[in-house]
Amino acid sequence: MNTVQKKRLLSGPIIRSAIKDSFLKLNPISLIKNPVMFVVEMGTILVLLMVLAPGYFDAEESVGFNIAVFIILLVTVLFANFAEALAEGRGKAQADTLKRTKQDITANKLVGDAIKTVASSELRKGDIVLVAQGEWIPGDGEVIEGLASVDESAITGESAPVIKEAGGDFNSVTGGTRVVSDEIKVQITSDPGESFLDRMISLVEGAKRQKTPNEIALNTLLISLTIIFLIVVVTLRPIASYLGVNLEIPVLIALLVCLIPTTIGGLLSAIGIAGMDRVTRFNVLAMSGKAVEAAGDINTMILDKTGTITFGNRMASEFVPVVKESEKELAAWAAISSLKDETPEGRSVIELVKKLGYDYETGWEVDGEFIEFRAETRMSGLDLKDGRKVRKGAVDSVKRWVQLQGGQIPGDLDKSSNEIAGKGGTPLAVAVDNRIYGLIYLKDTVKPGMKDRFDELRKMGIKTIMCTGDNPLTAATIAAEAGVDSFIAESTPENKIEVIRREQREGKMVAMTGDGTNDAPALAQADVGLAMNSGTSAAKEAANMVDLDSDPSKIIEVVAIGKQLLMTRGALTTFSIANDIAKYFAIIPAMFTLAIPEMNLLNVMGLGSPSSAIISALIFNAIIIPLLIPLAMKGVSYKPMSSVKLLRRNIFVYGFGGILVPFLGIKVIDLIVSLWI
Ligand SMILES: Nc1ncnc2c1ncn2[C@@H]1O[C@H](COP(=O)(O)OP(=O)(O)OP(=O)(O)O)[C@@H](O)[C@H]1O
Ligand SMILES: [K+]
Ligand SMILES: [Mg+2]
Repeated sequence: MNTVQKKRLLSGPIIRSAIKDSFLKLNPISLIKNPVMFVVEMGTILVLLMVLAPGYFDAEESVGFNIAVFIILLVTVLFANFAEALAEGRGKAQADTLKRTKQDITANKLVGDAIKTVASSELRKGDIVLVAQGEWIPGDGEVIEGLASVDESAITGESAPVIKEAGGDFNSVTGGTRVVSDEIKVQITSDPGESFLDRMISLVEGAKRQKTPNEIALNTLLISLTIIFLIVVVTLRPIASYLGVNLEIPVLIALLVCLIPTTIGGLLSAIGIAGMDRVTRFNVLAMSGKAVEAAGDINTMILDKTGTITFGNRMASEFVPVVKESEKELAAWAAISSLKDETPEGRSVIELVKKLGYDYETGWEVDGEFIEFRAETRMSGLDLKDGRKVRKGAVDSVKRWVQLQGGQIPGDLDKSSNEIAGKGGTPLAVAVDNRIYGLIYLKDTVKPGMKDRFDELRKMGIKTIMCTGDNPLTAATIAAEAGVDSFIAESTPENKIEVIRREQREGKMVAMTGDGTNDAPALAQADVGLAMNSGTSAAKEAANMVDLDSDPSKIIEVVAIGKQLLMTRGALTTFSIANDIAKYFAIIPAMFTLAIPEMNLLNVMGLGSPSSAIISALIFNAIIIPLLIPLAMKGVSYKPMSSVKLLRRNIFVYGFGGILVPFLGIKVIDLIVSLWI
């Protein structure tokens, strides 16, 4: 886990800076973003004016009462500000640590054949840099030459170095990480200010935090309630005065503040910020709160196989010749087809040939036009100068290619290929023109713990579909081993998008996890796209979340946090509004008793005096905010259960709790306050 993340939830410095921020946030220009609290602040200022110039307002109420109301109102706003500042605090501390990581690194930029030392901030998209052992990688980029192990702990918190190599899905490197062995040539892919680290900093800082649709809807509700109560309270005075009752302005302001939803108004933004922070603590970077909330509603999850469910370092481990062909010849053609194939698969073929001691320097010139691997053709190879075409690739693709040239399919090819696939391996067929020589056995390993995690997803009601470019048998084996619900084999990038669209048309919310450039369009199409940090930069850019630990099942935590976020808002809104009932019973009788003492009959709560009733209701209204900060930050408890059950439980706890707690709270506060008044 990240050193940053290990930090306790609330450290001394975070609390201290949150207290300071609570006062800075009193600035009305920033507070207007929170209309409920803005109204409270305006009330506070009005009461202050009445304290300072009682004559001007013709105030009858005692100055002591007005001062008390002023202080409690001010504290109410400060409490709300404190909740938000506290929620922001951890992210800010984390951003500071990341900024230190970003200390200006120097880069060895390649200019023609010469190497020029420049500051990393001068690097632009397309520049090429050399990074040697022990040096910091100066910017985000793609390895275009070489292989190195890289320490990414500054970003992922994971101390074990990872291999980065040219070609394939492991070529992306991140600025601010360090090469621990060997040397790589890197092509920079981001301009200054747009790097992964920059995005990460602005993310944890909450600099570009946008309100989610759910938050906006709730905010609209809170504003409407505030306006309604404002109208009620403002019209109350003339009506009362018509009846011969004089209602004092501070009393009306107290009533207003008690009635408007200050509890949820004060905690709303803290809930959202803390939710995002919880996601980050699981080492997942979510680009928007909207994505996290969408995760809470996910029905279907699409997963890429290689590099997502499996580790993805598919290594050639064996050559399996078909009848009549020799292993030696198969190995030679496999090597020739891979001479310029820079993917990890391609390079591992060459390594295996060398390891087995076969010689592929055939005596004649091996050169020609390189046929790069593409997800669409599922083949790679070489068109030799003498006209012969060498290919290796997915068995069905190579078979079709050979048949097109009038070739025969060796009788034992399918049997051997099924054997490899049955073990979860990927068989690649090797052919020259119309003749198939045999198979390469690519081995891959399923990431540990997948089965239990996918079981958990099933319990949450989420269907998992693995989409892979691999053959049906390998897909079936890996699907069974990982425990996904279903799989689609031999799928192209377009197929992956099609599956997502199909589910979306049925009204489902779809998550996609992947690591390759060919997954990027699908990651963008899905409602929630979770890219593996080990993946390509195209994948990471298209996704709206990146898992720094490259664990696809991390979606479980994000789903839980998303659901929790919605539930926490709902629960605290219910609580906040239910609170009003007790406040009616405390304040309304007190208000009228102040004018007509006989009205004390209405004082069913048996509160000490009208003034102490009002003060007590206000104090309760204020302190409930800090008391609920821990719940707002941690979120209400979430256990996988049906949403109907959850709703019923929450209404019971927060609805009835919201009615009862203030009766008790206000009564207790009144007993204490009555000692003074
Ligand atoms: N370098 C290569 N040369 C030839 N064929 C390859 C090479 N790499 C992979 N293949 C073949 O192409 C198929 C598709 O590979 P690709 O990595 O694009 O799959 P994918 O769609 O990303 O799905 P997944 O990542 O789940 O395997 C592989 O299953 C394999 O048969
Ligand atoms: K209130
Ligand atoms: Mg892939």
